[in-house]
Amino acid sequence: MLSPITGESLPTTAILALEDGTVYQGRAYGARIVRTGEVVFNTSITGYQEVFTDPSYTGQIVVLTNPQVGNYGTNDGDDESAHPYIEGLVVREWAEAPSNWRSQRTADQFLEQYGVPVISEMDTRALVRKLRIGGVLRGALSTAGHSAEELIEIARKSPSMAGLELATRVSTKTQYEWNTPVEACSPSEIIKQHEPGQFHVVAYDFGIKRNILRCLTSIGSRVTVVPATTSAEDVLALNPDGIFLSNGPGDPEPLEHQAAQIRKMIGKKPIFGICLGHQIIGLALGGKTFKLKFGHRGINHPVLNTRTNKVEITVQNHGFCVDPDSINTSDVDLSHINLNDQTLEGLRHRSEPLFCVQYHPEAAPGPHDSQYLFEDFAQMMKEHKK
Ligand SMILES: NC(=O)CC[C@H](N)C(=O)O
Repeated sequence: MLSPITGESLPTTAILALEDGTVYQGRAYGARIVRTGEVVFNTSITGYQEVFTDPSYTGQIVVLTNPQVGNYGTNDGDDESAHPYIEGLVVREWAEAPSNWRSQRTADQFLEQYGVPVISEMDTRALVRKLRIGGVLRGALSTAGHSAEELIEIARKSPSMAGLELATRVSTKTQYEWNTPVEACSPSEIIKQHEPGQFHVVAYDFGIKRNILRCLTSIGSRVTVVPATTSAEDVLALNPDGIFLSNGPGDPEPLEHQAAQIRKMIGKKPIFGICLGHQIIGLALGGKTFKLKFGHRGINHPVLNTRTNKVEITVQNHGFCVDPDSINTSDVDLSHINLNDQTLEGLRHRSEPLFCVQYHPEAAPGPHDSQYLFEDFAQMMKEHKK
């Protein structure tokens, strides 16, 4: 990343160049800088601040298909982590004058403050069509006056997402307690208000979203968050009632150490994983992961729960997937299937207290259909405590 340009004569033109040589020109907003990343699209109609601050977007330039972004500003309450993690943002229309009673600063000020460039007035439909047809591509986004030729080169030299380990980069470096009281949380009414602190959950932070911590709190857990490199022995020494594996950025495949730690803990304590956490559990069970053509990112992905035969409308943000053929189904149930492309969305061990989902039951933002999974985790911890 180069230093941002500041001052009065800020460039007004932004360029997005892709590794295949395609170049788009638009209007520059956010920070004046050049950044690279895998160009991915998210189809959510709301929740842009949660997307900006979801650490799972590390290494990615995000295209939002909702035609107007920024219209309700940003506020301190909607952050999913300490700061934005997206490398860059691509929008059709960037609302310069937000209107919302909760807004504390514009989305532009927020991204500018954290060094994130924005390109607006883009034909996002054309770009998304391209990514859907050909698959996601690396890109370079400049709001700092680079030439198209320079940017294509920068995009081509940027790291590929396949094989990239990013979880330990964004993880907390030190263990901490999440003790925001449940009153300050806003989980759905679906999660019952359990007696606070009746469970102790140790949560692996691979890039954890705050709403997961809020949901764990609202099922009555005291949560100890531990770094991504924590050993099984150190986790078990904390004597938790349950172990949680978070979402996070990058390719799951390099996380062999993490998968080995989880393998040692299967059957010892209830385990629940979300997204990257699900992929690590898949690897721990002897499975394999692969990269999807353009991933799943949005808040209306239909998923079949194969145990209840009910369909859930789910929130998703992932580019990799566990290969169902690599899972030994005599031990593990393929509990959830994506109804758009039939990919695997969940696993549940048949005899041990372990389950995980590829999607986001914490739903920040999104529909609350899947929040029952937190309730399931509470029941599992209760039964295992006896
Ligand atoms: N949200 C996540 O945890 C994403 C997991 C992983 N980085 C993927 O893209 O598939």
